[in-house]
Amino acid sequence: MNFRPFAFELREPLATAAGDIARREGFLVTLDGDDGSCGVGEACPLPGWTESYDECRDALSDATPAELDTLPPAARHGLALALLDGDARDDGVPLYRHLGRDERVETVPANATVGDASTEQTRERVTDAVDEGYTCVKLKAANRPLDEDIKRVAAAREVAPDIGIRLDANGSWTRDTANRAFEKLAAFDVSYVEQPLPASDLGGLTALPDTGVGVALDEGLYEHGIDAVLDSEADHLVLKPMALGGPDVALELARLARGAGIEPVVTTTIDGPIARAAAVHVAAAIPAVSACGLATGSLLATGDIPDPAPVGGGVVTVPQKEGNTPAVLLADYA
Ligand SMILES: O=C(O)CCC(=O)c1ccccc1C(=O)O
Ligand SMILES: [Mg+2]
Repeated sequence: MNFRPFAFELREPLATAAGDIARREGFLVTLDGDDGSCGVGEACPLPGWTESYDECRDALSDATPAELDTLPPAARHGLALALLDGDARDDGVPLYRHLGRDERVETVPANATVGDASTEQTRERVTDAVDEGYTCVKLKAANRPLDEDIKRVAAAREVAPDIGIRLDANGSWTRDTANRAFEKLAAFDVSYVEQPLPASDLGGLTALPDTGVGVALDEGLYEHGIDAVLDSEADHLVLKPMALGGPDVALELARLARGAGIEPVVTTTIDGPIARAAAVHVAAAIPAVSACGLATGSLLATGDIPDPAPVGGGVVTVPQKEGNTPAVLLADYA
């Protein structure tokens, strides 16, 4: 196994209630099998969600495939993806077929990642998203006073009467603020709020008013594990393959969630093109998956790297070549 570093700047930092994300750096993991098989993976740690960059590098330094399950999440993602990519190439099928989907899937639906912005900018960004064909947008919330967030949502609904609107509070509302938010958001037909309460406060979800606004869990999964999430009030579960330790882990959790009546939503941690492509394969392996947070490629300044899973008309094109992504990408990776 070999690995080498890469880094991409975000075109514009993604502001969240838990801090800004301005740069993504990680490691490209390559395997060269003795029998000529090969595979490529990406480890893109995001402290707060995964191990640190240094921990990831140290873990990859002495990792072998036999120790896969002892690795921290981003490192495990890198090696697991390289192994899966190699296997799928050996089988001559795209990764999502190798992951078990038994029919061709051309596209998966995506939400536009609108982020946190002023009311005016939110209005413009949501207008653009609708023009680009998105039928679902995700706004970051809880980075401002609730009244401002409500105005932003009202502006989004005004310019986009028919689309799905999701919010992500990244665990930053108190129970009281979340209560008031759920009362007010109902008027704008918000589909769900992602992580309205701190990750630790799973119990608080039962106390939220039933106003028709749904609840998605994201950070809570890492704090409490899948069994507690399956027993919780959540109706959606956000799955980030990088933070969960690999595409295989994310798909397994998606199947468990579906089985328990909780809709899986696959997103990235603003990963590089190879890991984002893998997340698209995970989403494609889930029948009739709902809109996923996979339109994150354009947030990164990736220069001349061709996009392996382009977005258009509100959907992501699923790569159909053998394995995860075409080999041509690798040479370009920073
Ligand atoms: O889901 C999306 O649209 C984009 C992904 C996203 O919001 C995100 C990106 C990096 C780290 C955390 C998160 C999050 O969902 O909280
Ligand atoms: Mg989230």
